[in-house]
Amino acid sequence: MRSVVEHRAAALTLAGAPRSEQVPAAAALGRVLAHDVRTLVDVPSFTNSAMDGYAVRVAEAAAGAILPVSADIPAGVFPAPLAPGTAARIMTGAPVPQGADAVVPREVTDDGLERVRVTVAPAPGAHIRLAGEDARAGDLVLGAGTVLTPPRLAAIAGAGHAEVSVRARPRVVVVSTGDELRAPGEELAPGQIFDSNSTLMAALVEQAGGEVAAALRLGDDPVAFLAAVETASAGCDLILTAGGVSVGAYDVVKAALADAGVEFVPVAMQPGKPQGLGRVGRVPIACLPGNPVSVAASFTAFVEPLLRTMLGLPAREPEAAVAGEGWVSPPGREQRIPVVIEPPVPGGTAAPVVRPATAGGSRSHLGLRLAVAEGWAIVPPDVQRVEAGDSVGLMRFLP
Ligand SMILES: Nc1nc2c(c(=O)[nH]1)N[C@H]1C(S)=C(S)[C@@H](COP(=O)(O)OP(=O)(O)OC[C@H]3O[C@@H](n4cnc5c(N)ncnc54)[C@H](O)[C@@H]3O)O[C@H]1N2
Ligand code: MOO
Repeated sequence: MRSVVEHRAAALTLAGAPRSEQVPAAAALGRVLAHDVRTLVDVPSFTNSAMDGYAVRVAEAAAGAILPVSADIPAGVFPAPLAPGTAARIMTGAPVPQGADAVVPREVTDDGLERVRVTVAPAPGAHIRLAGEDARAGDLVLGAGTVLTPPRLAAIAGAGHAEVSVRARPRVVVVSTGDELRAPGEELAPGQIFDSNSTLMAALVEQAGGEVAAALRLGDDPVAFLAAVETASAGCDLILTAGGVSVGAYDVVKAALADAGVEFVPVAMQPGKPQGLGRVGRVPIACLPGNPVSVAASFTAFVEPLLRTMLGLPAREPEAAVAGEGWVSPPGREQRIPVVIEPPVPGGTAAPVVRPATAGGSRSHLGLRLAVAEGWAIVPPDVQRVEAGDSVGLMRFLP
């Protein structure tokens, strides 16, 4: 059997170099920067007031000083130099006039319009925000490979960029297989089930930064399967299938692709043992086993790292966790068991404590119960029993 590490490495060899595209910065939430972003201007681009108040010369603004108000400076205008011996009424964000070296907040004045009385003398530089204090024109704001969050998008906008170059999202065709599948909302005949894997795969793809180019629900006819997959995958970056890869008489994915150069191998993982990898034409394909928990586990182990590689991102690594109770693990296979994660207790371990989300281990068909889980505990192949207090790996579900 192939190890999880070996199968992941095989999956990553399918990734081509990341592509990039230009998008409006406002539409780039969650995208990955393809190039460094530098600021086009000093930020702030001019020295300005941090308070509503009066721009003054410190030497002229002792406590009790009364100064004529020589100007009124709202935000958005550029003022004349401050006349000697005067104050200028100034608003937050407005440019500080040349000559002024402090701003006196209106709360420590008499708020006068013609002349103003200073009640507390300002320190030099008080309430003045200097040009370039945040960043200098040409400074690096964000590096290539950064995932764009709201504050980072705002930094790009603040640096003057309307558009940004991001890595293209891998276009993925997701394919559920099985004659027994019906779309949710349809009537079920005896022996039929609702197709949940299509929804699962599409959502996992989007969460990992990909884009669903097409979602197909196909039956167990290998010829029709291959024709539909070839048509839908033209111009795509990845095909993802679920089901039809084990040793059943009607395992359509295997029947259609095993002779076409796709490699079907048992992987030492539970759930998620039967796996396929290869290409249909030029398009990489990952064939996952059909049980819903197996789909989710296989996606995290193999497909998410592949999509991240296509996006030029490193794979996520598991964190250390502690088992809150004991459970059994299959011999010779890395276990990925859905777990709930307990909030840290004061005085407890620094590592998160995890417990199986479902009684009876990671039985791979319990797809609805997977919904209560928050992550995967990862148990190495040589461990057959996890005891309470043991260390385990934890791969959190993405939020
Ligand atoms: N004799 C053996 N039988 C099986 C073995 C084995 O080694 N020897 N391996 C088992 C393991 S482990 C797994 S995992 C499954 C994998 O089977 P397939 O990938 O061929 O998947 P299917 O048979 O098509 O389906 C499995 C299961 O999942 C349900 N399913 C399938 N698609 C969907 C969907 N879109 N939405 C919801 N549920 C779905 C399907 O009805 C089956 O119950 O093979 C074992 N058998
Ligand atoms: O490998 Mo299967 O995915 O155990 O259920």
